[in-house]
Amino acid sequence: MFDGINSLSSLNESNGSLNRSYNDISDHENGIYVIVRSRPLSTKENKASEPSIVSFPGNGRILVEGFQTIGGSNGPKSKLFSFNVVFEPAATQEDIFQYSGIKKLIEMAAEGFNTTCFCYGQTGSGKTHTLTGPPGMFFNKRIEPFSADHGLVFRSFMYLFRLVQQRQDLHFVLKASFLEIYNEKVIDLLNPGTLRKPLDVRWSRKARNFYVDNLFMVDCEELDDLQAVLEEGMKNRTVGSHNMNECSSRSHTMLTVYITSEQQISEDGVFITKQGKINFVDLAGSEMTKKTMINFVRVNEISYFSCSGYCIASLSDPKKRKGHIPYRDSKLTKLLSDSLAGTGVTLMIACISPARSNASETISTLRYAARAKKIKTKPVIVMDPREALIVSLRREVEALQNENDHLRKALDINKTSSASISNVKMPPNMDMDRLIQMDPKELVDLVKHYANENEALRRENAELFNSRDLLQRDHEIVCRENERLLKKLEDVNSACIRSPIIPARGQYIDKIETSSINSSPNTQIIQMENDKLGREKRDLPMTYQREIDKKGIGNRYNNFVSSFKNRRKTSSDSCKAPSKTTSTKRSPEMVDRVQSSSFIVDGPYNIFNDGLNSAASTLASIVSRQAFDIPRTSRDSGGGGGGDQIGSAGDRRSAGGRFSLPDIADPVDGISSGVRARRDSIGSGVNTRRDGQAKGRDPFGSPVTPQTYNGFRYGFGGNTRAAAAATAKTAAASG
Ligand SMILES: Nc1ncnc2c1ncn2[C@@H]1O[C@H](COP(=O)(O)OP(=O)(O)OP(=O)(O)O)[C@@H](O)[C@H]1O
Repeated sequence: MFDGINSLSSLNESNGSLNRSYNDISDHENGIYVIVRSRPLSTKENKASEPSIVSFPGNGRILVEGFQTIGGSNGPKSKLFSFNVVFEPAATQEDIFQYSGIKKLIEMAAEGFNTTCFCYGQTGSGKTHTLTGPPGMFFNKRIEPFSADHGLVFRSFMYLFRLVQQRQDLHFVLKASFLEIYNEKVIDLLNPGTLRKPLDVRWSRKARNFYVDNLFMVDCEELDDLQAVLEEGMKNRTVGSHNMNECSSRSHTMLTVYITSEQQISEDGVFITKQGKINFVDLAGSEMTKKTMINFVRVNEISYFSCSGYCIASLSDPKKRKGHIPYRDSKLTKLLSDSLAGTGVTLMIACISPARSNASETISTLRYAARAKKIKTKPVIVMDPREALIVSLRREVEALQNENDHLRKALDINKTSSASISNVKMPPNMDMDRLIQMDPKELVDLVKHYANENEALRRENAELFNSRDLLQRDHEIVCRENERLLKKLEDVNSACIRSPIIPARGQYIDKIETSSINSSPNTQIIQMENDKLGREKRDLPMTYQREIDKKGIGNRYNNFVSSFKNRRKTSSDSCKAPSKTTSTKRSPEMVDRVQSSSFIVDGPYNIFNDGLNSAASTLASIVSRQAFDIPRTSRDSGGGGGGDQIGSAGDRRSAGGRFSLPDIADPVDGISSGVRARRDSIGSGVNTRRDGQAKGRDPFGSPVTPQTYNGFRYGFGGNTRAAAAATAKTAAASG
């Protein structure tokens, strides 16, 4: 029995070299994440004593050895490929689930990303085996719930449900659909009807995406709903038989789980809804026609797939990428367009056969996979545009409030420093007669003393003027920003009032209405900001002015100040604060700052791209921080995104020869640390779920009661709503 943790540590020791090219699947800018799985030699190939031509040097590399053909002519030359992870023939289904990156993909789907896992490879290379399990699994009357044969799809369902359960702060709604594309016709596998009437693929202007019209979607409140969808679809899909695969899928199939999560972001009833999904795509074989002796119709099927191949070729070539990408040439590529080049996250599993007779197909699959690895995507969280706007405005308001806080604190500090003026020793009132009588040396000392005092006061006064001007200017910028944001919030609020979905935020409207009765726009905004912060209203410049007037500094040292100001204007140092008279107007520099800040803030609204929004608000806060000299905080560290369980350090090679991971860290997280327990429990098997009498352990190693698993119902092929609905629909269609 495989122990995940121990095996991984032995993997680490068994190969000393490192491959730094390994990237986390969540590392967005790295595009498609490509792994390779080699199946073992089949019984037929073993009987024919076919040699294996693939070897696994480790570090995520795979070598296809060159050979001479039987006639003595040169066959393909040796080729070395490198991928994110390579799974060797001995890798189990659980290994694929644990180390392929699929777990991260599911987590991202739950966060609101469009994600896709697709299997590519020649016929009989193990695509269906990897995704759903060995052939016939779903035709059996009894399916072992914890069978070691279960493929990625079922294991992902379990993981997803566990995830959904853990996130108590979010409300999840899950739906699923299952379709196949056969001869360029889209068939609903949950509602195929007797005539298998094809459905249309249309463009949604709102979602800016392709979708299948009238596709049957099943609400999946429980795990067995998803299981029923899988079973139903697998039973209805088109299969054929040829000399390379007894049970060959003749179509592309696409099982999609739509994950809608709703989160309350404020106490005044504002909810944010994110819509993620995960597509499991089992592509039809990429085999050569002569080899499989398939008939003319099947040649057509292949030409359709080559369309998506052409798409991948175009996308992976930076020059071609700028031009037209032929998504529209194929229904499959239309439906996968967001995953291949848009806003989604994609995991590609390239399946290969190690047999010599399949060498050229294996090389072509690996070449294709290597090209796919070059495709870059920019995933974004899918959100309602209005909600995205609210979130970004809230972020900005928060940032401005922080800045206001900072400025107020800065003002307090300056107030203290202005208070220190009163401590300055003023020269005593001198008696002129005494001055005449004074010793010249004494007089020199006295003049020196006065000169020093004057110098100190001049410096202090200049500093005071300087900070007052700076604060006035900063305050004005913040007020204007607040004004602009409040206006936007007001717009959003009025949009929300009209929306039947989002409740309007009455508080803001009330505040705006009451304060607008008796105040000018500027003081109204300052008042609102102060109210929000629970602080008293203050006229900052006046405080300083009064302080200065009280001390009479302005009068006594006017000359010094003006000469200081003149020097300041001409000097090239950083003291660029506008003079008192210009501070009510915007200096060119200030206009620049405000304009650049509003450009950054305004930009992303049209895109409603959360990633860009956060980048924009980070930039905006950096711009204003530069203006205000606000210290950098952890909010700005940006990027991040939790690491994949696969991790990023150290090279690992399977001691048992099951897989090689280029640069893999310890996958020991809360979930994967249960690998052994899970493996044992999967292997140990549970009698049956159907009769509700079974006892056993769940795939995470915990004991389960017959009808519950981690709180949700867990049955197989039972009388679920999904199956019932699908069956009813099918009956209706055929009836
Ligand atoms: N990793 C594996 N371990 C054991 N058997 C495997 C493995 N991969 C594939 N097989 C077996 O090889 C046969 C062909 O696999 P599968 O049907 O998954 O191929 P496929 O790529 O989906 O083919 P097609 O494109 O024709 O549908 C099946 O009997 C399957 O059980």
